[in-house]
Amino acid sequence: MQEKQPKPPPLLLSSQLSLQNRGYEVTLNSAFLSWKEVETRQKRTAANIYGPLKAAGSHYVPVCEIISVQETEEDCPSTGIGKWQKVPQSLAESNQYAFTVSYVERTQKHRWRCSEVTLHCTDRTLCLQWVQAIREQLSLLTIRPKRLLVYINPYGGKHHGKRIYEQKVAPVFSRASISTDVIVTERANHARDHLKTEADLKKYDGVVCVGGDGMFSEIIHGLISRTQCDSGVDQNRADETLIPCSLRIGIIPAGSTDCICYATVGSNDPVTSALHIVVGDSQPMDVCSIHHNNTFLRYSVSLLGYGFYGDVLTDSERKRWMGPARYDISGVKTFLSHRYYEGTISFLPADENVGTPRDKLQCRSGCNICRLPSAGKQVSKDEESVSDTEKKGAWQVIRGKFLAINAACMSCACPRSPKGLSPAAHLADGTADLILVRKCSRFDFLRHLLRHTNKDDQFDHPFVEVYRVRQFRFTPRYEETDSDSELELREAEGSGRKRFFSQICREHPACSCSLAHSSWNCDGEILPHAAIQVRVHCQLIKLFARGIEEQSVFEEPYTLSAI
Ligand SMILES: Nc1ncnc2c1ncn2[C@@H]1O[C@H](COP(=O)(O)OP(=O)(O)OP(=O)(O)O)[C@@H](O)[C@H]1O
Ligand SMILES: CCCCCCCCCCCCC/C=C/[C@@H](O)[C@H](CO)NC(=O)CCCCC
Ligand SMILES: [Ca+2]
Repeated sequence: MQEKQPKPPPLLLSSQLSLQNRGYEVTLNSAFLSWKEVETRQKRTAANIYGPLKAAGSHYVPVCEIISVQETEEDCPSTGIGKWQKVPQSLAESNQYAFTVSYVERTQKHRWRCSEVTLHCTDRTLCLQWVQAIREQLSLLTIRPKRLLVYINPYGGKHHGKRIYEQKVAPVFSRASISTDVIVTERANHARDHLKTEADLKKYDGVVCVGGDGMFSEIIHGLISRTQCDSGVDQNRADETLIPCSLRIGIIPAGSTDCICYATVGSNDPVTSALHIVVGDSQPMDVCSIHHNNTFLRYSVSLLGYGFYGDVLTDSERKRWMGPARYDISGVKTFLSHRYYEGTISFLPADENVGTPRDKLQCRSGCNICRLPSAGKQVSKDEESVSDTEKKGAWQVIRGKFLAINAACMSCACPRSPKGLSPAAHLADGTADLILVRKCSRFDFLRHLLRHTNKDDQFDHPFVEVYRVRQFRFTPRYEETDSDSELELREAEGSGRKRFFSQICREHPACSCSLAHSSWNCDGEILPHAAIQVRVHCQLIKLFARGIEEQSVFEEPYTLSAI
């Protein structure tokens, strides 16, 4: 049986215009602007659904990916002097009126570029009619931001933040008629404090952060705290349901790792990020809250790492002057020191309907797992949508000696590790992946680390365990009291896991390593306490992003009859 094709939206405008002295049939409907060569009426065969679809002389640009349209002043070279000057009215020939449409074009490696097409008309009325019709369609896209508050960290990454913004981003915003208030930060936490107490947030449709993961962390701390404060929610209470932030956040990558940008867009390219802001993309994101004894410490969206990543960060902070290279030097140094730490992790596993960290399917644009009712409620779903099994509080307890304890709320993909710390973690499912790397030989640990940089499975080692969790607690051995151990033993007995627990104890008797101290690396900041409670808050914030697009959006042919 033949599949019924969806009816195309009604035509709004259609004319014969010219492009580079060739005749084109140009049409506009509420979904697409298209131009097709008149002379060669080739068969519509194949093209991409997004970007200018090119099917034998045909180009299709989704209206939602048009950046702007303007009337073009036609110039031509004057004879002899090699300069360009405006065409005088008297020399006007046909097709002297033109308008230029700027639109998103996809290039390599998930990058977007701003492309242009200039279409020529025989009379000015027609030209203005086209400009007006396209502008009308753009004005219906109410998800697009009009006014943004921009914070620039001039000292992030290689200290290029200001230049990146001025040269690559500001021109894109101005072309899209977005107005901005720009603040170049003067100290650490300037942006956080301004957002928390001073900024008049009602004036803006979003906040933009120019910098790295640390700068992004400042922005979310400012916004989340402000939102809770305005709603009378006490962040110090670990069991509070937090209120989601309404303003979207855009990240212009200008840091050392840029993991949050890379994992939500697929590249760390400033122009791509600026274009995702312009088209008004929206990507919800989970946030972990971290408490110590009912005192709020910090929020985390990427990596929470104790042991290896905590030690890398502690060492690298002393080498900030080196820029991004500090992580490589400290990484090698920390690897060679091969320290391990003893402690107890207890966690509340997530239901299996949200998948597992060993899934082969990754979180991509429009991800089904993040849209599941049990995984993606817009409001904090902590109470309402957690399943009965989870509610029964089936906490699990693991004690041991670890080289690294990592929690990843999302994949943490970055240029250093293109698939990330936990390749199957989801951006907005209300869970984090907890990765336990037990004490092993240097050689084995190196094999595990190197697998972060290639296609091999970094969890496929007997000394690595990975769990998808909603909450977890960690207590280092040196802070454990006898009553902690007894309580955990009783919890484990209660859930019928006595044998498993005592087996761990026999295999890992107390030894000198129990006194070793590490710190938590929380999105690139050191936490002041090692004993922490962590809880994932589903979709607490929103970014101007859409998740990583499937490669097929860039490459695979698409039948135009479906448009
Ligand atoms: N004007 C400023 N002077 C000094 N520090 C600042 C200033 N503005 C912001 N910061 C701080 O600089 C720290 C690092 O910034 P950022 O995250 O932009 O770059 P990075 O550390 O190089 O990159 P990444 O976090 O991706 O590794 C942040 O923790 C932020 O609080
Ligand atoms: C000896 C060989 C070592 C090879 C190791 C390769 C593994 C790379 C995995 C990278 C995971 C990055 C997770 C993101 C963390 C960010 O929140 C944080 C702030 O920007 N960056 C770091 O802590 C910087 C962390 C940098 C670690 C090297
Ligand atoms: Ca998640």
